Amino acid sequence: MRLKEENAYKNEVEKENGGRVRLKEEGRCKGEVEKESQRLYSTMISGAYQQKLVVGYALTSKKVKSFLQPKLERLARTKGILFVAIDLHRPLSDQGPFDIVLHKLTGKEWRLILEDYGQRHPEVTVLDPPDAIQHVYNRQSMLQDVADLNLSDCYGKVGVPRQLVIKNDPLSIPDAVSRAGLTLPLVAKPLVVDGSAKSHELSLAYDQLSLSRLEPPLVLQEFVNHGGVLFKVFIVGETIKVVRRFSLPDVSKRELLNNAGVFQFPRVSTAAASADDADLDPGIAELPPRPLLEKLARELRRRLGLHLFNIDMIREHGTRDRFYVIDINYFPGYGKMPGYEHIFTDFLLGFVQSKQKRCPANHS
Ligand SMILES: O=P(O)(O)O[C@H]1[C@H](O)[C@@H](OP(=O)(O)O)[C@H](OP(=O)(O)O)[C@@H](OP(=O)(O)O)[C@H]1O
Ligand SMILES: Nc1ncnc2c1ncn2[C@@H]1O[C@H](COP(=O)(O)OP(=O)(O)O)[C@@H](O)[C@H]1O
Ligand SMILES: [Mg+2]
Ligand SMILES: [Mg+2]
Repeated sequence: MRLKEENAYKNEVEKENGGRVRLKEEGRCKGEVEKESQRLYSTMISGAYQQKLVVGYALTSKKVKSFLQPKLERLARTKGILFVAIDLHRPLSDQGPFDIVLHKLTGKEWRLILEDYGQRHPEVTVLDPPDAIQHVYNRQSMLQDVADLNLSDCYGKVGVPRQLVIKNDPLSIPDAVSRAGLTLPLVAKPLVVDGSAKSHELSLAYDQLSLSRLEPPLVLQEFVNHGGVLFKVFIVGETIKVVRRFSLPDVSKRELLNNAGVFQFPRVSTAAASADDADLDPGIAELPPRPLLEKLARELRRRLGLHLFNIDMIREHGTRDRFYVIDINYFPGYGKMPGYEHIFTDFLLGFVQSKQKRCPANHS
């Protein structure tokens, strides 16, 4: 072979060999990349990928439907949060391990289970402590902290309507009401909220005598005219979101004079559509001032020892800054809170960060 031909041949061979080597390398990489993505995919599917938080939940089926919407579960999965249903027929300690337990079930048995679990597993965050929840299941104690707080600043004043608790003997009610100096009309509310429809059967009493027809135990609360609009203040940890809902219309003096009796009313605040888009009088629709809500929420979070609750708040009609809290609900209907999936997932992730701060060694 002549030199020229020899060199050309060598080049050809090198080119071909180099190509083969490259192809071989590319082949290996491609295979490896495929294998790696397969591994990542399966770990993602199995939920092990980036999983930061396992949240066990014990909620009624109604609550699961309203709260655990696909958009929440989907977003949570991408952020490494996995929701796992707690099996009430098996010991809680055999399940999990959980980082957080989210719950809203009534009954003494569940409370005892949770208290025991909380003591045995101090590493698990129970949202929220059963005794703190119990406190807001009673319509007398739920508003006590608002009354004690007696919030009043340049943004407004927040109080609770005057109220009276009747434990028994309906015949004593008219007398008790006049002794307490309560002004009619009165809202009668079952004393204990236990998730049942009955505990939300409220009535409006126009005259004193008819009050003896009510069934104690109950709370009698002065009705405050508020222009038919209520503010639902949702609290998720440090986040606050306010929405407007339609409420009971005002009761005029004339109406009060011309009416007698006790009238049951439906669950207005949940039944009615949101009042956010309605064409309302601005003096009625204006949301309570943000700084006032922040102060109120911060104080109540601390005093009640709760992270997840809502406040039903009204503005006295004809005033700009006189507010009343009429109801506090544990773990309310967050599903209707705009952007709740983002707020909730961020809130849950906050517990990972605070755990990491407390025990950095476990998370390095
Ligand atoms: O007491 P009020 O002021 O009516 O507040 C209710 C209760 O928190 C309900 O929860 P529960 O039935 O567990 O007591 C809740 O229902 P969900 O079960 O749907 O969350 C309602 O949510 P909305 O229906 O979304 O308003 C919420 O508005
Ligand atoms: N003191 C009050 N003054 C005016 N309206 C009230 C008062 N208390 C309750 N209401 C009306 O009744 C509705 C239900 O009362 P609430 O205390 O919130 O009970 P529930 O726990 O069943 O929601 C409120 O959303 C509001 O429309
Ligand atoms: Mg309410
Ligand atoms: Mg309520």
